Amino acid sequence: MIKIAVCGAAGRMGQRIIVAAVEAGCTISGALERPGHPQVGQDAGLIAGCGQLGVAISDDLNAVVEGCDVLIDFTTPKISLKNLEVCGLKKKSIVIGSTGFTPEERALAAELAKDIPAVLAPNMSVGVNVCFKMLKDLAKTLGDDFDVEIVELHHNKKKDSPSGTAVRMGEVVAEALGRDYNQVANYHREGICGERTKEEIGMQTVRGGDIVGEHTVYFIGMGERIEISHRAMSRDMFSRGSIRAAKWIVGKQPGLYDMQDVLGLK
Ligand SMILES: NC(=O)c1ccc[n+]([C@@H]2O[C@H](COP(=O)([O-])OP(=O)(O)OC[C@H]3O[C@@H](n4cnc5c(N)ncnc54)[C@H](O)[C@@H]3O)[C@@H](O)[C@H]2O)c1
Ligand SMILES: O=C(O)C1=N[C@H](C(=O)O)CCC1
Repeated sequence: MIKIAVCGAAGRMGQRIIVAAVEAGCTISGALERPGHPQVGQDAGLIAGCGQLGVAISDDLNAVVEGCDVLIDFTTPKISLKNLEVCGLKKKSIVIGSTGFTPEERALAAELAKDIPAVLAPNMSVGVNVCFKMLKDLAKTLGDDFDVEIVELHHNKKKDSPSGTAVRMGEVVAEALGRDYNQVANYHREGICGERTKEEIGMQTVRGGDIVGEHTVYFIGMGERIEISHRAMSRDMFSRGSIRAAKWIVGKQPGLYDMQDVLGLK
């Protein structure tokens, strides 16, 4: 059985990943938190609510990576890049669910993953990854006659905007339509901003309460509209997806993979 370590172990996702790993019969070899976090030293299973595991939450990145086969990391891009570097040095696999990467940070992640197998995916749910595939087909079929707008809703503690999933949805649609996402994504409309251009992909963000995560892509034509929506009811399919990715990535050739690879959707 693979040995899994979890980075961000006391966070919303980290706790659910520990529970999912235990439910899947995996061994939790380590749990990592930021130095100074109040739960460093406490039992990772007790913090996650799945009973004592005998694994104390640590702030020692090197020691935790040393003891695992694969590190699952749901934190922030900067921490994930550091984790990739350390996993690279110790030749360990890594699964990264953090979102909010800039294009430069993504390029750096691809560079750092040249020597180790790594999964980097903004959304680990099966449903969202099937939506990515549907969006590609739909955009290709509808072509340029439909305006594309994306709306995402998340809880009030989310730090990045737009969500990594919304960005990926925009990228998938832009690529299918032969457009450069970075040129056509429109995150701001304010004042007399002019008519909508044909090419732009509008992106709207809602934040509030405890919304786990909702995404809708609108294809809006003259006299008709298609909406592709995904609503997450809990974080558990993200955490189960990360365990599936962890089991899949160990032993793969070095390189940067995504959830489409894990699920065989490419
Ligand atoms: N890919 C997916 O399927 C998916 C699903 C949900 C959330 N996310 C992303 O995962 C990330 C985390 O989300 P969350 O809701 O769990 O956030 P969170 O703030 O609840 O958890 C992040 C945890 O990381 C810890 N942390 C910070 N610095 C650290 C360090 N140096 N070393 C170790 N731990 C450190 C924090 O203390 C915190 O406990 C976000 O980027 C979010 O967008 C991705
Ligand atoms: O809660 C979050 O934060 C989420 N982040 C991911 C994103 O940015 O797409 C996935 C959904 C939940």
